[in-house]
Amino acid sequence: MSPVNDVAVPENLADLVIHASGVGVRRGRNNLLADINWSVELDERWVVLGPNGAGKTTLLKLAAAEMHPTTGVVHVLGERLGRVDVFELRTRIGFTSAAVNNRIPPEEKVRDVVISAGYAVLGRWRESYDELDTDRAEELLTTLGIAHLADRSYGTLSEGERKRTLIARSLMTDPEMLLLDEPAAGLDLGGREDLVARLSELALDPDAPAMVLVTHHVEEIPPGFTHALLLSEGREVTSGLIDDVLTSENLSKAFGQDLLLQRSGDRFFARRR
Ligand SMILES: Nc1ncnc2c1ncn2[C@@H]1O[C@H](COP(=O)(O)OP(=O)(O)OP(=O)(O)O)[C@@H](O)[C@H]1O
Repeated sequence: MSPVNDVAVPENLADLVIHASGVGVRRGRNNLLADINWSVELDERWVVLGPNGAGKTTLLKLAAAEMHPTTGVVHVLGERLGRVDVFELRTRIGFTSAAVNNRIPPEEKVRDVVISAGYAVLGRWRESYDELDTDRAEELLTTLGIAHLADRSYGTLSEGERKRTLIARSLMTDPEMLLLDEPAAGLDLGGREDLVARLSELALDPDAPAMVLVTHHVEEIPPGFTHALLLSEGREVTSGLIDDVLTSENLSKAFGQDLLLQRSGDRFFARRR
């Protein structure tokens, strides 16, 4: 580490997609996050896990350059938040969340939901797109298993189909980092399993961008994810390699209950003891 303007900046900053040092977010009297030190490297796939209100979405908003820390320093894709044009930075980040879902016009065609990401708009605004863009959108729709829905309007899709459309959209710009906020929320068992399988394929693809996935449920962790950060009440419980972090003891600490974590193959399951 070398200090720059009293801030410790790691020497390998160029290899880090996220670097948070001493980060806190405060709203009124509430500490949404406190003392967060966290780094994500280019080839890592992180799951951020914790109970309701732990600060997961707040952390993801920092990573998405949609919020600034109150204290500490956040670097995203090598740029320091507060000293960078966030609109430009956001074009390098794929981000899916319930908020993005709510902004999509229901009459929008699925193909256009995906393709319009390249133009940073919601709602198709051009009569024609480049052939390259059209091809890329078709490829992503196929990867996510929704090519047959390309001409359907977004409002007619099931929850699972919408989630997959949003992931395809967030990959359209070939982002350097993919942020997924509770992608499996609201899905039935089949929908969840299908999404977990698609995300696992992405996670195992060496050409895919760095990924950070927020969830409450260990069952939703796709095989291929490499690291985990456990949060509770705005603070880190523990973080590191997924096999070291995901233990009954750590999970019990994060969720404030006596939990038993079990593995079956490359999946995780948890229940109260
Ligand atoms: N603008 C705000 N003012 C005050 N408190 C806030 C504000 N935004 C969020 N909070 C609180 O901060 C805490 C962390 O919120 P956050 O959405 O990051 O948690 P989370 O871990 O994503 O929760 P969930 O799993 O329920 O989605 C919550 O207690 C929330 O009520």
